[in-house]
Amino acid sequence: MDLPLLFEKEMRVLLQDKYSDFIDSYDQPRHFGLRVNALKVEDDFVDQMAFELEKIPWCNQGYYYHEDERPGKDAYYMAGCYYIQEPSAMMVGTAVDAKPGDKIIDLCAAPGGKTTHIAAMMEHRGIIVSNDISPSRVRNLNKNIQISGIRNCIVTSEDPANLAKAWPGYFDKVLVDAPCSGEGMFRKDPKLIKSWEENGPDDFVPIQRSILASAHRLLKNGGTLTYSTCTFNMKENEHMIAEFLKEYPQYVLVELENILPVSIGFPIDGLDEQFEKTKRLWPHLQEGEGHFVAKLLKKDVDIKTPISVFKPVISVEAKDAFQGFIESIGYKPEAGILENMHQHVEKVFFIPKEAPETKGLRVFSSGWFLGTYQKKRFEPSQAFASALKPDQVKNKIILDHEDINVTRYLKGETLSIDVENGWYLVCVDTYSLGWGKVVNHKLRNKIEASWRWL
Ligand SMILES: C[S@@+](CC[C@H](N)C(=O)[O-])C[C@H]1O[C@@H](n2cnc3c(N)ncnc32)[C@H](O)[C@@H]1O
Repeated sequence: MDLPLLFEKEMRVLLQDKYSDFIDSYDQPRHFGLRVNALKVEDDFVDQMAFELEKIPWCNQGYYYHEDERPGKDAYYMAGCYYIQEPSAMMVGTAVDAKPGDKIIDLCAAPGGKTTHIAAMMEHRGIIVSNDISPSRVRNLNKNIQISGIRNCIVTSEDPANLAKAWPGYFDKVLVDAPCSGEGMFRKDPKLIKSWEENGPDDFVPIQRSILASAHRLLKNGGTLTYSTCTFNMKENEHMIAEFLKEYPQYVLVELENILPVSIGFPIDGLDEQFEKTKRLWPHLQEGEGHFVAKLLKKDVDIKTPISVFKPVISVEAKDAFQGFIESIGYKPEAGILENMHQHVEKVFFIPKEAPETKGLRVFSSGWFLGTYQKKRFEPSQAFASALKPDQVKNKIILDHEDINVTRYLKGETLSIDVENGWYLVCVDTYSLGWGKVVNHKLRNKIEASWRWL
């Protein structure tokens, strides 16, 4: 692989006698990974997969697969049973260590690898805000959140500084998976070499510094801030964290006991022991690309601004129409759903009770998008279907994974089905795929048009 001479020179200085092992790794094949989604599947799901999987050490739900396999072309992928993710990137979600009920913000989230990992640990409880400054990247982020069947996510496209103004001290956990020079991903995506030559580490340092300052404002006292990059140089990693610790002495690095076995960060003068708590993954030492992660605990008492919670409002007509729909399919909503429904123009959502007020912010989606209320009728959304389990619904059509009708459904075709008229949740085995409406034994395909297979 043709690497920039300046990059090679800097890596030689950084790695010294380990440099030749490092550079030889660029002639080795890269590794491929997928992470099973606990919101949709049970632990034994991997036994159902048609190809071999091998555990990734630093992520309980992570598996390597062989590069000849095509898991992205499988119906289980469309059912959100797993997310395809570079193996090293899974270390970050493990570091965040989300718990049900947490309030979490992922500031640089697109296309959603870490958000979907974190949300799976939250089991639909608490709130996760998933933000990315780029509106075009947020579109794909939202799709990945919906496919994964997540109900408790607010998707925004904002400068983190605006979020910090709106929600100071609100979050238990903040993740900054920072935009970076991407040195760790050259083997996975050689196009990044050209971007590195155009925008190197020095271009990213001020952006990272500014996002970290917002992260500090968003985090509550006693909360944790996780910072990660997919680059090797120390400016964007250890030096960035050392500078942050100097600016905000109320933080300490915390040990990441749940991430083993990986490498540790480089020492920093006067802070050596602390930096043993930061973690690195190297392509010549671990089976994955380059990554860095640091987790910091905020110890002091500072901002105490009360944050208003979101107050959902829905018209009686829209709510009645929704209730009529769920009765027709035999779905009994979990506690709290009917009490926290919200209508925005024709769109109907469930908003988790922990959700903060979002007025004045660029919000792409809030909570669980259930469907639309138009012309006195409720029409269910793809996101509603994705976050349901078949055993929660009476009206369902279960197709075997090998049934040709699965492919036909995913292509948007009409199927012949011998059931009564009405709406049905269409499933592959025990995983929901989307909606269909049966009229005279024909299933009108309601899978989201942009998700269809070509
Ligand atoms: C490393 S990628 C994030 C990957 C993502 N966390 C995942 O796991 O799929 C960095 C992201 O930061 C976004 N970004 C760049 N500048 C930003 C800023 N100032 N604030 C927030 N996000 C930013 C980019 O659009 C990009 O999507």
